[in-house]
Parts: sequence; structure tokens; C-alpha cells
Amino acid sequence: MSLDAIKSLPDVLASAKRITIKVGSALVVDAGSGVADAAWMRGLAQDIAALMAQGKSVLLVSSGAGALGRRYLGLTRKKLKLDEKQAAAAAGQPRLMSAWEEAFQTVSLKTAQVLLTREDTEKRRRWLNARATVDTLFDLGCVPIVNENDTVVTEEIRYGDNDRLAARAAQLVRSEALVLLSDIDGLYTDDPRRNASAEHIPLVEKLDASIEAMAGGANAQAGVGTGGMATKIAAAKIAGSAGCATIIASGQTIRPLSNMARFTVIRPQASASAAYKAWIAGTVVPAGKLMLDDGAVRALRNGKSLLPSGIVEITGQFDKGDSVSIISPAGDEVARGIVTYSAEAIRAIRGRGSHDIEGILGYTSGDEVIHRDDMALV
Ligand SMILES: Nc1ncnc2c1ncn2[C@@H]1O[C@H](COP(=O)(O)OP(=O)(O)O)[C@@H](O)[C@H]1O
Ligand SMILES: N[C@@H](CCC(=O)OP(=O)(O)O)C(=O)O
Repeated sequence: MSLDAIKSLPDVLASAKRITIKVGSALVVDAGSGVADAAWMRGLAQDIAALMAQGKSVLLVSSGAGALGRRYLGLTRKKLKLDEKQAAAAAGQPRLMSAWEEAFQTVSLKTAQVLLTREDTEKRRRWLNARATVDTLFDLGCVPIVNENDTVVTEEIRYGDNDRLAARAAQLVRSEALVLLSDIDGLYTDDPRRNASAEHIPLVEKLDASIEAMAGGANAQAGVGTGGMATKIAAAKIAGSAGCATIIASGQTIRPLSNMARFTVIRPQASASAAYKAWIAGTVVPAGKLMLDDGAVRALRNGKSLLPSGIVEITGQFDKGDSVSIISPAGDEVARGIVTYSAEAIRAIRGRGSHDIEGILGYTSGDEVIHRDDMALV
């Protein structure tokens, strides 16, 4: 795979280690035939392979299940009832995945399906489980392909648009860049399909109400998009608060990431890891305390993860995924972090070596009680 292909990528993408790419239905589904656009999908697969060859992890969020299923089931009416939309998504999703599988096979990459609901991204335990699965898929060199689990979500509990789902997914995997590939090459001062004098905006430094006011609804002509520019700006806001930059670009070329002539970059408020650590340190109420020995406190201050061997005492009842306070022998709070094991499990493994964990608990969730990425020094 030639790396020349990605020379024209915006800097923000070149410097990101983890990238989330969202593609809209209009790109994946050929408007005339109503089936997956295999040639376009192969082109994107080549671009993604080029990014992965640089050591980046790529999460793909793909719309198109509803549009593919509609045609397959012969549901051609413009307006469908919710249960019909869900039926279309149920029929379209396996078609969408098999089209992606074929596309990625041409660049020797494996794919995996991750169907999420809003609850998965809002309930902490489910969030952590989803994150662990996607991390493992990255480690295995796979391209996780995310969509909303349309068949089980009702109107009240669904995202309904994959722009915001993609922003949450980007946050889930701690992406530094979220690319929203659409049928338009970025944000304009007004919907350019309705206002010919609308001007393109290449860079948004600060996403405020004046920017939000520019973004309108979907391209009604295409008929398959959901949310339009408004949900892309809402997505950029979610991503930005998690330290992730958003790029809105047109996907209407055969190699959309290599041929990104014009786009809009929306700057995040902080770096992804700084935003995550600020969230751990500030917004989370600790559910318990871990008292450490001096050696463990020194290790944490040197940027190491917390291992069971340095834990002397535990207070409180907490579960895997909860936040705890980490206390020095002098009684000071040195850090806060998200635990990989429950209070009960940590009581059983405290003071022991990581290699003993599996023997004591009968399972292991990793060597660390708190991974350094999940810890903020106070
Ligand atoms: N300010 C704006 N700048 C650019 N596009 C806009 C703006 N306001 C509304 N739009 C519309 O948003 C559409 C893209 O959203 P959408 O149709 O939902 O695509 P997708 O399927 O990629 O999510 C554009 O085609 C355009 O008509
Ligand atoms: N989950 C839906 C996609 C909903 C959606 O946001 O569509 P789009 O605006 O085309 O990205 C599907 O696969 O049909």
C-alpha cells in the first residue's frame, strides 16, 4: 500500500493515532440501484488501510442499513412507520456488513460488527465493556464497523442519526480525530443547496451559537440522509468536549480520504487524554478508596499503572468501572482512577503479584487494578 495516498490529509488526521470515520447512507448506497456501492467502499477501504499501515487504529461508523433494507424488502414508500424502518435496518445490516467485508478483503483487513444503542454509550459499565471489545479488535488489527442497533431501539431511546453516535464512538475509543464523510465538503454559512451565496468555512476555532445557527437539516433531494449539518455540528460539540477534532468532508470521490480537497476542521477544546483525565479527576464521585504503600505512590507519580502488589487497604463497595480515590500512607489523595476490578476482587488480590490474579480470582481483567490511561494524578 502506497503511503503517497495520504499525503494530502489534513494535519489533524496525520497526527491522530486513533481515527473515527463516519460515512453517510448516500455514500454507501448507490441511489439508482439501491444496493451497496462496492467500488466506493473499496476506495475507502484502501484509504483506511493506508492509515492503518501508519500504525493508526481506525473505527468506521457506517450508515446505510435502512437504505439497503428498504430496497431489499421492497419498502419503496417515502415515509415508513417505525416498525418498517426497523425491519429495513434488520434486513439491510447484514448486507451492509457483507459489502464492507468484501471491500476490506481487497486490502487484506478483517472487519467486525459493533451495534450500539444510546444506553451503551451512556451507562458506564456498558461503555467500558464496549470500549474493551473495540480495544481488543484494534489489537487484533481489525476494523470495527459501528452502526446503531436500529432493530431494538425505539424512537425515545435512539440516537436516530449516526453523526452523534459516531461522536460518542470517537469518545469511547479516545479518538483524536472524527471524520464525517458526507455529500457536502464541509460547513457553509448557510445550506448551499438553498442559498447560492453561502460561503465555505474551512476552520472553526470555537463552536458557539453563531456556528450552530448556520447548520440546517438534511439534503431532502437525496432522501436518505438523517439530520443534515445540524447533527454534524452537534457531533462536533460532543467530540470537541472529549478533546477530539472533527473534520467534515465530502466522501463523493473514489478515494475520499486521499482526495480531500476542501473540508471543515472543528477544533476541540483540549487534547483527548487531557479531557478524559479532567473528567476522571473532576466530575466523578469516587465510590471507594484504595490505600497504597510508598512504593506504589512513587510508581504512580512516575506515570505507572496501579498493580495489586502496592495496595494495602480498601474501603467502600464498588464495582469494575467505578471511580475510586487513591490514598498515600500519609492519608493524602494522590490520584483518582477507574478500577478494572471490583472492591471484593481487589480485597482478594491486594498485596499480591499480577501473575497471581488469575489463580486467586479464577479470571483476569488484566495486570492492572487501574491502568495509567484511566488515572488522573491529583
Ligand atoms: N450550513 C450548512 N452547510 C453545509 N450543508 C448544510 C448546511 N445546512 C444544511 N446542510 C445540508 O446538510 C446535508 C448533509 O447532511 P445529510 O444529508 O444528513 O448527509 P449524511 O447522509 O452524510 O449524514 C447537505 O447536503 C446540505 O444540504
Ligand atoms: N442507522 C441508520 C443510519 C442513520 C443515519 O444517521 O443516516 P445518515 O444521515 O445517512 O448517516 C442506518 O444504518 O440506516
